[in-house]
Amino acid sequence: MYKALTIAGSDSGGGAGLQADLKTFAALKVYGTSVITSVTAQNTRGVQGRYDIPAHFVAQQLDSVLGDIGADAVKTGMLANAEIVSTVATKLKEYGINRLVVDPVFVAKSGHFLLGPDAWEVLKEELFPLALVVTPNLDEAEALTGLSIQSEKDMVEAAQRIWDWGPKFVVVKGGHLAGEEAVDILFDGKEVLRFSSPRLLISNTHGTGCTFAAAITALLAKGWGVPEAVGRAKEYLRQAMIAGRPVGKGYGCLHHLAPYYSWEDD
Ligand SMILES: Nc1ncnc2c1ncn2[C@@H]1O[C@H](COP(=O)(O)OP(=O)(O)OP(=O)(O)O)[C@@H](O)[C@H]1O
Ligand SMILES: Cc1ncc(CO)c(N)n1
Repeated sequence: MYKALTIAGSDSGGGAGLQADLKTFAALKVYGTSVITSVTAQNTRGVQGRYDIPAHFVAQQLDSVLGDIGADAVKTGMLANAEIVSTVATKLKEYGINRLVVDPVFVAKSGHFLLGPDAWEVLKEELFPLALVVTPNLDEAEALTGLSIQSEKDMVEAAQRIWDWGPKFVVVKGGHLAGEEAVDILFDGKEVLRFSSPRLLISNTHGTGCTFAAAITALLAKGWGVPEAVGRAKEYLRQAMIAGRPVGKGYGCLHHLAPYYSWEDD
């Protein structure tokens, strides 16, 4: 059985964070484990509060999971603060994790900070060099590089700059760019690959970023290469968005089940 670990925050609303990750792992038939960095009081409309887990207890959870169950791939999401980022980097190095997907979650869709700017440098310096894939959205890519990203050309430039901090692959997600297609750029230090799908005009989009990175992680755990995992994760997300539901009064949720059994066998 393939195993994937998510190191992330809890979304009480069930749409993003570690709940999205575990649902995605299950739908792709990968055994999921979770290390919680922060508990958010959150729903489809926003983040009402948060309670960060002390870094030493994040470390203890990591020892429990990695010292016993292990993981074929690991994903990080909301890491809450600089101390947790640093602790996670130390532990992942200690356990020799090499299929690591870092989703640099800075801000929730509602605008609430999930990782303060004081921690961004630590993320770049300590976690990015360990990553196989880093998956910033446009805002995160802008915050990391200081570039203003208005086009696919700018996305490529941002990907190249982020690659210099040490990850083997960078995916810059273009979900927030205008246009008829949703385009993501993958850069491996040499080649640029472009992944495109028709832009869906729907509002059931809570947790798209988490789900995309979780699907990449699950597919890497199963042995797919990075470009294949990114392409298939995008298709997973497209189907989950189409099947999404208007849960709550804000951004609705994705639907993780039914369609995938036909194309993802054990
Ligand atoms: N309207 C859309 N139609 C189709 N695909 C989309 C749409 N919006 C985003 N995507 C795709 O979803 C994935 C996540 O991209 P996005 O830029 O939304 O990430 P994110 O901003 O991290 O997510 P979140 O908004 O949940 O934080 C990417 O593959 C992107 O291309
Ligand atoms: C806990 C958590 N992680 C990540 C996101 C990003 O969407 C969110 N809204 N909440």
